[in-house]
Amino acid sequence: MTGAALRIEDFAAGYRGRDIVTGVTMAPIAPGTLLALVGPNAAGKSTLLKGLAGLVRTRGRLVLGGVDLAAASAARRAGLVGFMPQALPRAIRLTALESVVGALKAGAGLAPDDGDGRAPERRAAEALERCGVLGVAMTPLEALSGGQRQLVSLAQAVVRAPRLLLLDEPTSALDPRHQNAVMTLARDLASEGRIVVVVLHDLGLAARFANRIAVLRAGRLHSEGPAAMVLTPAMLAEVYGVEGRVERCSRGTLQVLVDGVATPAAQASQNPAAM
Ligand SMILES: Nc1ncnc2c1ncn2[C@@H]1O[C@H](COP(=O)(O)OP(=O)(O)OP(=O)(O)O)[C@@H](O)[C@H]1O
Repeated sequence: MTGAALRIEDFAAGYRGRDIVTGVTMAPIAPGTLLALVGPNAAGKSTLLKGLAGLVRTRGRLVLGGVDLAAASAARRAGLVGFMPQALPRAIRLTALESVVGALKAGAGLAPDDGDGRAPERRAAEALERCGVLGVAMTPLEALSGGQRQLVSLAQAVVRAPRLLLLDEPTSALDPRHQNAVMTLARDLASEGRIVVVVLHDLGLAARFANRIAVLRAGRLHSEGPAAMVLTPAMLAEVYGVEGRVERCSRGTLQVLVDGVATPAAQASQNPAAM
């Protein structure tokens, strides 16, 4: 499966001549992986995700299963990569179903499973059902709640069954049950052989669902690996500036508990390079 992996090497992404994220190199990401991208506000998570989606200026190597995404046309990329933005614009005069059909048609003929004979409306309805919002299929987007809009946005990203799925804070507007449902769906989509990269602020959700966690700090990759390796009190102090504990709950999953703001001395001792 390594041939189908996503390779990110010395990757940079930014806006109008200014790099926000630089020098990101990760171990190859195999199909089946759910990677959580975490880090403080303004660390560059969304910018990195947009760079992976080809939506902002990038430099460096970005290869998916032998396809050089960095050099691929927008049309080729659209067939391979699905992107769910942080916020879906409200003022779109479409129903939820129409918006997902629109997302499907925008990539028509590009996705590997296109032309399977099913009508676009049926595929869109299936995507809405998978995301738990089939019930609002005929509702205009502007009449949906924030959480419902987020789930419709997720349906727009998954409807073409892309090999690489990039989700920017897909749980930020959701209650705990729906957070759980979306993360379970993300994990299922990964287990079907896709690569799913999810930006999250909730480190507990990342620990529960992701196979790997990548931590971004000030536009650089701070650390990357399995939750038990990455989520440590030292990382919490260095990256987030908080004093915290990482404990295993009775069900075996990791819990991140924040006790307060780290003292400057505690932060500095964790991060001599910053002195
Ligand atoms: N369109 C843009 N043009 C110029 N700079 C931008 C643009 N979008 C974001 N930035 C800057 O890039 C930096 C990183 O922003 P980004 O949204 O990638 O961070 P983030 O880690 O996703 O943050 P958050 O957790 O707050 O959503 C910020 O300093 C931000 O001001």
